[in-house]
Amino acid sequence: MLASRVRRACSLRSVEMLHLRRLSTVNDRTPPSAAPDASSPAGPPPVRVAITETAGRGVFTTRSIGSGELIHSAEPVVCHPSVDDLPAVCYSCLKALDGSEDRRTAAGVAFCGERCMGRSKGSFEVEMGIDFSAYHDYCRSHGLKYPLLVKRLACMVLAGETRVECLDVLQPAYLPMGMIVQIEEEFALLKRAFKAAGLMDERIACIVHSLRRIAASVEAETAVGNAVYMLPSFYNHDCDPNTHIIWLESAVARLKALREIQPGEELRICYIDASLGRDARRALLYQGFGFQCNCPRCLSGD
Ligand SMILES: C[S@@+](CC[C@H](N)C(=O)[O-])C[C@H]1O[C@@H](n2cnc3c(N)ncnc32)[C@H](O)[C@@H]1O
Repeated sequence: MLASRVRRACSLRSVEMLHLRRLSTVNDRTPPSAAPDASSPAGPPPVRVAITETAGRGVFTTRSIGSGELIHSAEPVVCHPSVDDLPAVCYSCLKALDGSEDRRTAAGVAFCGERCMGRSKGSFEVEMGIDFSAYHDYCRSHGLKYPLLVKRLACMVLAGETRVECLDVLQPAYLPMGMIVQIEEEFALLKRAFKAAGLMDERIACIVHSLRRIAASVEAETAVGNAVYMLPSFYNHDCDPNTHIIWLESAVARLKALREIQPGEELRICYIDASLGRDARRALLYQGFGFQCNCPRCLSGD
């Protein structure tokens, strides 16, 4: 019972961790780590993070943006395929593997090519040295995905690919007690897997503790995988958003303008289904994310 409660809460808590859907209408085959594609804006994104009047930090434009414009894209800090999608998805970039690419397989998972295999080599080797089968089973049976991200990030830290503090800036101000209890249960399982591999030391305890912050959110629906991003995590919600976030074939997120946006305007995305009625939207945002939406649409009673 607790698991499902937490899972629901997690599923809507934040955009820090985003659930990646494949958009079948778009066909972008550019690998995420390749040079920017023609549609990627060059240079730094035309945005800044600043304090809003009502919703903590937010993302603001630094220039006018045209309707439909790609504002910026974002590589995930960490991503992981859904357990059920292994090995139909690249283990590194989450690109769906349809057989036409330069696929590489190893230890029951697949990579879309040499490049992806090479860039996750270190963390993959750490991961393959540990038996995570009980952990995967637990995640599968409970429909959980964020623990997989925690596992991946822990392996990246152990491999020296990233630092344990890399997500500190995303620390949520508040985690409900039910969620904390659930997180402890799952982390006990994760710690056991590391311990069985002879890796349970102070460092692992510290990593696992520190990675609680990403347990604050995940969408637990059928998807190719999940990811945590840095800049997109600062986008606030609006029930009538001016920006949306899309994924094409990999874990690279693209933030696009839904209309003309003036310089200095706050960019907001919609965390939920904006077509829902006001009461349903507000209930979802409160139960899932823990905030009372104060966007203009809600305040107008629409
Ligand atoms: C993904 S974070 C966005 C960045 C966040 N404002 C910060 O300072 O880190 C989501 C959190 O921002 C706040 N927030 C976002 N949209 C909001 C809204 N429409 N009304 C009130 N609070 C909002 C809530 O506290 C929510 O949990």
